[in-house]
Amino acid sequence: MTARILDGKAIAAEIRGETAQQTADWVAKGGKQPCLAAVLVGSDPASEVYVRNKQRACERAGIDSQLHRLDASTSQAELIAVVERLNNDPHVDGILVQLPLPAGLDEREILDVVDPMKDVDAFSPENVGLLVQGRPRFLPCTPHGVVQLLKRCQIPVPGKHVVVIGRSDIVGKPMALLLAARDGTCGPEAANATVTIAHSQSDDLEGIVRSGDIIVAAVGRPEMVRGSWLKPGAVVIDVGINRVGDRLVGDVHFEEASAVASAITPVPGGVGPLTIAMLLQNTLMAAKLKTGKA
Ligand SMILES: Nc1nc(=O)c2c([nH]1)NC[C@@H]1CN(c3ccc(C(=O)N[C@@H](CCC(=O)O)C(=O)O)cc3)C=[N+]21
Repeated sequence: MTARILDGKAIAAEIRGETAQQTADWVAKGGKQPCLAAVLVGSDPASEVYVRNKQRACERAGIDSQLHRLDASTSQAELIAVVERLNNDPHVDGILVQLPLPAGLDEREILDVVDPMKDVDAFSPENVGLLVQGRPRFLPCTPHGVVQLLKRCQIPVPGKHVVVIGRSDIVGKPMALLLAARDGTCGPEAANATVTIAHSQSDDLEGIVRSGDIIVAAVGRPEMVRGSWLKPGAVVIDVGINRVGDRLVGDVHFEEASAVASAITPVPGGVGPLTIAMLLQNTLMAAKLKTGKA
């Protein structure tokens, strides 16, 4: 078998097109042009790439974007002051503090300062709480991108066993919630999956992965999931982006996995572009929420 490649890049372009249309409609009706403010502290090369991609995607969708670059030596208090200024700026609808922050800065404390109504990453305690309760304000970008990918590729999810590998606040935890949700949590359709959260401390990780109909790998270890770990015909969603030398690889060994799986996302060109597409959706939503017209 050779797996079908799930073209995240093409689906992201389709979603960005929809967002561009919705933004144009909103502005035509007298709505405020949405604006995303990104804060980049220091100059991590990967972060530079992602932030640049986000700015370009905003531009193309008719969303205004700002980049606030701060020196790597910025203090906690200075960074908090920048976020507070953006919280209070009526032109700014969405705020994104690019992670990871340089060593010495307390990420949690910074994210806690972001106004929950502008928190387009959905990292604030209020937005995480609303998601857990099944009444989300903003859906977290990467997990929502994965749900959209499965939906638009017509991969059946209800009743399936999904193994999420990784338990991060950004991907693993919210991914599991969205996939297990009944109707309403991420649109009218229920995901209704049976979800296992596996991680580095799981006994028999390989055996657990082999029991999955759908695998979502989000561990951050290059090519950790081998082809031999997969149930034949499994669907593989690779959230990992790892730089190995000058190559970009996922958390899944692509060559091996594509010989066993029925469908697989590539890296690059898989989940990454979807993360950005969903960020633009959230930014438009933030602009609408402000006027109570979402
Ligand atoms: N506050 C915050 N929110 C985030 O959503 C966030 C973050 N911080 N920090 C880093 C991670 C990572 N992330 C990606 C975004 C786009 C691609 C992307 O566009 N990837 C392309 C190109 C990758 C490349 O060429 O390097 C692809 O996979 O095809 C990847 C990864 C967002 N993140």
